[in-house]
Amino acid sequence: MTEFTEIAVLDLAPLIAGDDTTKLARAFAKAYGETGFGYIINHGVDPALRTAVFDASKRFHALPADEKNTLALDAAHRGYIAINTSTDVTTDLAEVTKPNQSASFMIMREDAKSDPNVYLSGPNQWPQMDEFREVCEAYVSAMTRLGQQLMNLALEAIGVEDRSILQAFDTPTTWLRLLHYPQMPPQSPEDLYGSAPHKDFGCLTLLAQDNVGGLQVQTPDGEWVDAPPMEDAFIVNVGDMLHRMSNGKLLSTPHRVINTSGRERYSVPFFFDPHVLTQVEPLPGTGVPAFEPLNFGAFLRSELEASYDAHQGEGEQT
Ligand SMILES: O=C(O)CCC(=O)C(=O)O
Ligand SMILES: [Fe+2]
Repeated sequence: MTEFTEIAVLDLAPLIAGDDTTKLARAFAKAYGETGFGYIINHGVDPALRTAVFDASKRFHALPADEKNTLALDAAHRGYIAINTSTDVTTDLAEVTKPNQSASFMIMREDAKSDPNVYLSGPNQWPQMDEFREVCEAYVSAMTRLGQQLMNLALEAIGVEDRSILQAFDTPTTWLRLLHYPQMPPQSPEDLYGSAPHKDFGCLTLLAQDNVGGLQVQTPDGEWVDAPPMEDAFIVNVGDMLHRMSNGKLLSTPHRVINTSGRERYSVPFFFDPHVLTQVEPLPGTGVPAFEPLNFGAFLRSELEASYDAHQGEGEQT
């Protein structure tokens, strides 16, 4: 299998310091125009905060199942997703018949209340655990700031001078997912994935993973390349919405998780997306549009209804 050095490492120091980012933007354009994945270092997020989020995740997943199930995923997509309740049926990348072998706790933007006109708005569900909420909220703020800086860099990378789309990320759609992949039996069937092959559907994914490994990224010729853990780095990938905004210049690349380590695995993806009322379309300056505009909220609704028990049949009511 090809070595991870094929996935670029981007040093964000100039972006975080507010220095000239011309060279960095060029490196970004190359990494995301060729593989759609990269490691970022010197990103400005405190490693202690990241460790605290993993600790919070481990404490949450160690709770009794009954307690976790009282926080089951709600219609606003916040809460606990038990193992065997989500299948990536929308993926056309593999024959996927079995649910992902993972459980997760989903935290989205904290809204004071649900607004019927704003899909997926609402407050989070919080477990009664010391410091859990504080740690997760501090992490979300740090990652939101980083997401905004990376979006600015992405626009520079693809030569978009009009930065007004960044307003769609002032009140972004954010998804902090505390993922737990249980230890898998050694004789597991090949198509029993921790996370089945898929592309991310939003703009940017900023992933922190523990030291177990198991994430793989697909190359254009169909090979699977390991994306192993790198201390303090985040793996950042582009999703389908940024692919569309960039008019195809930035790639949304298939990836999967196979946990054959014989150990349990924890990872924390943070998905950074525009507000649901955003019209997603190729940005001015990216050439003749190769994609139709779409409404991000309507798109999300169709994605979630296809994949999650908690969203089944919602479309019939609204
Ligand atoms: O756990 C990981 O390393 C990746 C998870 C992932 O791809 C996702 O949640 O979209
Ligand atoms: Fe993903």
